[in-house]
Amino acid sequence: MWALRAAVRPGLRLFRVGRGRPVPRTVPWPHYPANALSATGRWGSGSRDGPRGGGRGSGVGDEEDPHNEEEEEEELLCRDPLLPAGTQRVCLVHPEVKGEAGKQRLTRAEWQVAEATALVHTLDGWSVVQTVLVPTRTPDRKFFSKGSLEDLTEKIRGCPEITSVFLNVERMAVPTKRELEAAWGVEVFDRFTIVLHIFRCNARTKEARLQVALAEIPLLRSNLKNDPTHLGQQGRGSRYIMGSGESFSQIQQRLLRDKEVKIRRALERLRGKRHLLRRQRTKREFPVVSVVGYTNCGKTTLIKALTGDTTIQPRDQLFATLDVTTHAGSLPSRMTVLYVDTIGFLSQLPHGLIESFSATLEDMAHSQDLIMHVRDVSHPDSELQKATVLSTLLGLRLPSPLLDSMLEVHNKVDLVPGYCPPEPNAMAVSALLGRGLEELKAEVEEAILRATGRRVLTLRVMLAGPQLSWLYKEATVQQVDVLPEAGAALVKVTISNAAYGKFQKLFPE
Ligand SMILES: Nc1nc2c(ncn2[C@@H]2O[C@H](COP(=O)(O)OP(=O)(O)OP(=O)(O)O)[C@@H](O)[C@H]2O)c(=O)[nH]1
Ligand SMILES: [Mg+2]
Repeated sequence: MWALRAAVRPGLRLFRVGRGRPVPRTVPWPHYPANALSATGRWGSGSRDGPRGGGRGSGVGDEEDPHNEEEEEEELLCRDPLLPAGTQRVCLVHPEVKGEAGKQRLTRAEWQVAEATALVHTLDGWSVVQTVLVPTRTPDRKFFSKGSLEDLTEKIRGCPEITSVFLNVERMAVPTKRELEAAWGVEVFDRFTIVLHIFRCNARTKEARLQVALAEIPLLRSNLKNDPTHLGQQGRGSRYIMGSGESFSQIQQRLLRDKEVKIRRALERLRGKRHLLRRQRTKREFPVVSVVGYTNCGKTTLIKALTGDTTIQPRDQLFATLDVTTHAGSLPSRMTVLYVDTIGFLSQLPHGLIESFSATLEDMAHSQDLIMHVRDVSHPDSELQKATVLSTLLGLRLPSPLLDSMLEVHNKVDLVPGYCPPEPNAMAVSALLGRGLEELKAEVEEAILRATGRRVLTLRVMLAGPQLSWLYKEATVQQVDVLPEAGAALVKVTISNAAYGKFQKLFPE
């Protein structure tokens, strides 16, 4: 119920302002310093990849040197901050789509405000000191009417406590941002910037960090188009740099392309290593279950409960997990299963961000045997969350048997007394309190057996022969009951159809 807590946080003021004709919205906006490419001093003209692409240049097809690779990856991850450091007291401005307010206890807009508030509180030292809902008809194109803007400006200017504004829209055009910042006298951020910053903070592995860097490229690109510095330079006539035949903007664009190529290449390298691990894993034939769901629904907590892995530390935070990790657990038949913890989904998450992570999701998806969709059923917008997750999964072009066999898990039932899943096949659990886990494990086992063509059999084998050691090697032995007087044993195994066929051929008796 984090969202509700956030929505009714003490000290939070909720306003609705203005009515009238909204102002048109322009092109997408990135919040980057205009000179982001050269400001780092790492890959501007002074770096190995100077304006003419000397040194490794675009680097495609270069011979690989592990030290250079490491160095290059670190360089790619060296960027300017997205948001100001230190404490921020934020005014949250939410354009509220008209007609959405229903008879529910809290409206859709209020839950969206709660989610946005939770995003802000994820940031160290950031708090929401004021919330303003602004009615709008078409949130995708226009934000405010003239009257709303005037009201807002008065409110924000009249509250010196406010140090920045979070406009809860997916993306904001650069000119709009500039206009609003000039009017309000503080920095203005959109959802993309905030989410991207959280991603940056929470990505731990190099792969996840590079994926975030890749997601930032379109922002840098559109920022260049709107960069007054280079427009100004062109205006002053310094169009070409040092007789290179390229304008400042062309050089910046080329450096950006080089950077993108390098990030993609670095990601390919890391993926190559992952594929190798996967092949090793496949050899041992551990079934894989990918655990997916909306952010904060309890994926990590559930995996911890299913595996007993004490190193896992779930956090009450959006996007706590950004790195795909794998954890081994045991099913009722003692079959070992690998649970894959994945990044959570969020509605209105900008496409670039999803795309940069989708390779990992897709990759994991194609190597798995079962998808477990975890839902937070205590969340009032649980249905919208489910729709967001399903539409993202559909976009990943997964094999249809995988989608058809998806297991739906309804989590946090401890927060909904008397909960009974409306979907007949859904499993109700409380990952936190450990409720419903044995039933869930049994269901996972059945689904895995179906999906992987395995079966659980009890075979009678002679102790003197090689059957038992063969079974230990080729199948999962769950239980051995020795029959001393017969010199035999009853062996309960989980075995693939192919292995069972071999067993019958090798030991026809
Ligand atoms: N009451 C209750 N809280 C739960 C339950 N499962 C998880 N939580 C809490 O929900 C919060 C988020 O849990 P996580 O396991 O980190 O959620 P997640 O889906 O992995 O989140 P992201 O990695 O950020 O996408 C934590 O504070 C958990 O303690 C549950 O069954 N009941
Ligand atoms: Mg998690």
